[in-house]
Amino acid sequence: MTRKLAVVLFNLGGPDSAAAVKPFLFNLFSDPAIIRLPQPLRWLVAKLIAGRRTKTAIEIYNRIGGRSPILPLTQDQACALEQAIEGLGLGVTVKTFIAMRYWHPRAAETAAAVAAFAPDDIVLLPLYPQFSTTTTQSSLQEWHLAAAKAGIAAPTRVIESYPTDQGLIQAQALLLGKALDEVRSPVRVLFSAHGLPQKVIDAGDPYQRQVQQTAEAVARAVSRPGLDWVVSYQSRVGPMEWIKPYTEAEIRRAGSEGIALVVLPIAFVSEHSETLVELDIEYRHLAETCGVPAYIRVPAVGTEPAFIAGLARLVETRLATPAE
Ligand SMILES: C=CC1=C(C)c2cc3[nH]c(cc4nc(cc5[nH]c(cc1n2)c(C)c5CCC(=O)O)C(CCC(=O)O)=C4C)c(C)c3C=C
Ligand SMILES: [Fe+2]
Ligand SMILES: [Fe+2]
Repeated sequence: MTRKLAVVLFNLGGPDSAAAVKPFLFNLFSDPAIIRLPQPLRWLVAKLIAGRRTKTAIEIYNRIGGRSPILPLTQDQACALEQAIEGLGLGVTVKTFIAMRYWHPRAAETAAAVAAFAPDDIVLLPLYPQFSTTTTQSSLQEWHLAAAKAGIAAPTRVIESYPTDQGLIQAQALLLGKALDEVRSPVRVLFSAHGLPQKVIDAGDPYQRQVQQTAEAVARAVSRPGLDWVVSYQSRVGPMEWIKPYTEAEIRRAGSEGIALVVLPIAFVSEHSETLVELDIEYRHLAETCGVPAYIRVPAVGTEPAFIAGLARLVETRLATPAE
């Protein structure tokens, strides 16, 4: 009998209806990795912030058909990865699974499905190339609890981060190159990543450093001498100070300098509200109003063959090393 391999992909998840927005937000803001307060204070604060944010968030999702596309797009990635791993001829039966952190399928549902598959080996693969305590660590912690509850005892290997993975970099550089070919005027590349509160970075989170590493690798791989590029941070929520520069500020700066922008989502591997609404509608509108001569958005890597092949190689390499 061939060995059975389960590869579990992790992402944030997103609401699949208007009714799902509030509970999705509640799940997000009651995560101790996001709101670092003891219970029952965290529960109370989560109720309050989720309640306040629901109207805005419903409006955001209404602009893209009332729901997040993150699950169907992650399912496409899971299918493509399964085929890519099969193509490596590892002599295993592979099945990919998805566990979302804040909306379905949640870790508990996925752990039950993985237990039913009865794998001999498990590889955990967060769809966050850059490690953050707020994303990767939060998802992995939830998984380990859910897996224990589901009675999963198979050897489990974790791919914690892959900010300079060759496949990721190749895919992002390919898409960036295509976008750069479309612009004539002086241009700057904005590598836009989801932001984090500054205090999360000050507490030692490696996310910002790893985002910088990805940006440097893509800028090198696209091989345009003298390329003007900068990393900026989007999606700030709440009144706290977040890591800078903010993407809005960089758009205003480009407007005042008369420089076109090519915007590449450097920390998202699929499309969702942060790319389709924030980058494509809100920031595009800002760019138009502040005189940016051209605004081109590079798609997220999605199922780009180089990206998926890179993920398959990461799984293969990790399988060849001992489980924790
Ligand atoms: C690199 C990825 C992400 C990090 C880091 C991250 C941190 C983070 N996010 C919030 C609050 C919200 N995020 C929301 C949506 C959202 N966030 C990410 C990724 C990261 N978040 C994704 C992929 C999405 C999109 C979900 C989808 O549409 O499918 C939202 C909801 C939308 C909105 O109301 O704007 C909130 C809220 C915090 C507070 C945080 C770090 C502390
Ligand atoms: Fe977020
Ligand atoms: Fe946002």
